Amino acid sequence: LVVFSMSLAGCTAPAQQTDSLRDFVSVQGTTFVLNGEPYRFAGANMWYGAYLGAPGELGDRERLLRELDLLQSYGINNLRVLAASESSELMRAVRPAIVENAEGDLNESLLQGLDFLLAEMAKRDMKAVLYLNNFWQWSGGMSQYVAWFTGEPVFDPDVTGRWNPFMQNSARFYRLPEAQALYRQVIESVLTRVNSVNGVAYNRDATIMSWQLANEPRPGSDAEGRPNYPHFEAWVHDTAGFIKALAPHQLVSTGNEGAMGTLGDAALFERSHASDNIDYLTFHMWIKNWSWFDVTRAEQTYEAAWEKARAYMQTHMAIADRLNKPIVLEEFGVERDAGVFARGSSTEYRDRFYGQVYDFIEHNAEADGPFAGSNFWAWGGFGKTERADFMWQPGDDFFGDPPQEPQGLNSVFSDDTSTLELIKAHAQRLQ
Ligand SMILES: O=C1NC[C@H](CO)[C@@H](O)[C@@H]1O
Repeated sequence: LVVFSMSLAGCTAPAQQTDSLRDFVSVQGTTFVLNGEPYRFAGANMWYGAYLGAPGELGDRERLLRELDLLQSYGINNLRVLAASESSELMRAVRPAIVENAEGDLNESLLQGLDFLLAEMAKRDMKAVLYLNNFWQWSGGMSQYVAWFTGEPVFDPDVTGRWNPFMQNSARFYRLPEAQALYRQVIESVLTRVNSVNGVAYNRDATIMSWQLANEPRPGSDAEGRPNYPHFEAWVHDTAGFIKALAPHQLVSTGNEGAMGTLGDAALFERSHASDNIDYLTFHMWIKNWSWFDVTRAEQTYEAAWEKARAYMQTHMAIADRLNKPIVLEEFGVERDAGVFARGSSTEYRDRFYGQVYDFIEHNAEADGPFAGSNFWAWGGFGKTERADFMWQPGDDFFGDPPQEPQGLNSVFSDDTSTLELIKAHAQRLQ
């Protein structure tokens, strides 16, 4: 298939793309297919990939190239990356942002960063999962859209400490027509962008496996979110349909956490992911965030935490089988021992957890189950900080931990060899 599409920017050289359709990841029942073969992957989260790829002072292309080579050497060949952030007064939102204002002006440097990242991933036969919004505050996200189109000040959970009202406020996004119009404008701009490095149109680039509606979109807070659910379900179906029309060769997923991301109700997760516009299921698993595991009481809490994790994975395997769709655990992680952030500190419980998750995935794969891959949260590579509070400030290195969390909380660094060897062995067994 030779696909040509003229660039809309004044008919410059046509965006050329010679990928055959086989180069795109597709879905057959509960299996991903790539180049005619089943595709299962050991991946990573690298939210900051476009930021690192940006030209000039903002990015660090030398670091990015070293990190992509290191990831490839460990068999990590699928990266989940932030593809839209919004300029915001939110205290812990990353700066600068891709969407600069309510008019939808886009930061060309950051988009050139995404261009560079995708072009370099293509050279390494890596696949990208790109999310186009965020339910949380660390990239502006849905709550910034709400502020833009209600005229209300941002509702900042890092100032108020009140998460339920923040989640309910973010969920207003689904029902604000002007917010949805800008969101779709951004989606169309990104999906039809022609990569400034290799001339490939994003929606014809086989490097991009999947477009994701958002990072961890939820209907609202567990306590008060149920009335929002119908709007959430309609938003999933309609937005995914909009994306599929723009990118018929690529997959669409939600970025949802699973039952814990649908008010704790697995039936709502199943219903909202039954849409034909959703090609595969995603789920996330946070044994610390969900208070299953306490790193300061690791020995006392780990076994029970693992049992809950195993049950959570089994629940979602059953849903994937019923919906006949592949499923990816696209976020899981745990802190370093004793909750220490510093590079070089021990990761005994992290390695134990990763090893047990990978073992579960491999057993499911051996039984031809729907568990098609995973992305650990998160790759921190060569990131370093001197900050006493470990909190990110503009101009600092990027870590796998976004700006709202201590830099080092969940990051797997370039010298976390025990963890990286675990991932490499898993990747090899998957192949
Ligand atoms: O998407 C996410 N899920 C959990 C991460 C770690 O707490 C968090 O940093 C991110 O917002």
